[in-house]
Amino acid sequence: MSALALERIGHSYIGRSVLDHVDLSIDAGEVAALVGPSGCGKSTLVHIAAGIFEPSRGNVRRHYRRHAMVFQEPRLLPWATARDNIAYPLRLAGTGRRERRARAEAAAARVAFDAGDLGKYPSELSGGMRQRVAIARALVVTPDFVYFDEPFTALDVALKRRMQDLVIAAAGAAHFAALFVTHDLMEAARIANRILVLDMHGAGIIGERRLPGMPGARSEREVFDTVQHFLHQDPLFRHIHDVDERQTP
Ligand SMILES: Nc1ncnc2c1ncn2[C@@H]1O[C@H](COP(=O)(O)OP(=O)(O)OP(=O)(O)O)[C@@H](O)[C@H]1O
Repeated sequence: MSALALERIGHSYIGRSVLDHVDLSIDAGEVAALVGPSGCGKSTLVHIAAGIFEPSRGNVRRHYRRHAMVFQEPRLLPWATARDNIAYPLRLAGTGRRERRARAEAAAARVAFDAGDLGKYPSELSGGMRQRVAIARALVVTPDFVYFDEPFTALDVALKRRMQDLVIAAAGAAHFAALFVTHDLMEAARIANRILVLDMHGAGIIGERRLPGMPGARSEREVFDTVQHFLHQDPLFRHIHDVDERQTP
């Protein structure tokens, strides 16, 4: 059974069409990476899937229980500590103070956020720590579906790698499904079960590739070879060139 199904989605911004006839389906527990060149509508599609925007055309069917989102910018409340930021969705849901605290601390531990830093404010945290807080805030509600919209694009290569490992581990442990937008094929090949390619003008998913093995069990060499194959021998990826060459093993 699919956790999410998008049917013939179309969208226009002030009369300009950016998405047309997009169909996709993601299974429960599956991590799907959505790739495509800059401006092709990936972010718009994720916002539609998550119910933040209403699509101009088509249907969104959500069969999951609860979702969370992680964006490129952590979007933390500047006046709240890391602990209170992580616990914020629980506060909105009316969860009691003691339980909020315990669950926020457990979520922080899951993303390897140091308990000693939970009392700090966002301005006192590094970019990587802020993004850990954002992921912990997503995980604290125990979602069975997570939307990631280029969450690690602004991070340096080593940190990006650690954050990807963290998402792989969290998805493996909590069995959530995910739609993960990225323009980095190495990232997609590392974290996903399946890669979906959006047309460069948003006119539908032009193809998909299932990745061998499980995320987390693939060696760096396998990931690299898979991406090289996609880039040099697979016509599906011919319009995607934005790969970080520094990640060559
Ligand atoms: N609020 C908006 N109003 C008008 N046009 C918009 C708006 N948001 C996005 N667009 C346009 O819609 C198109 C798709 O944007 P979107 O951000 O969905 O693409 P993307 O594939 O996520 O791009 P990127 O990889 O650069 O983040 C772009 O041409 C963008 O300029």
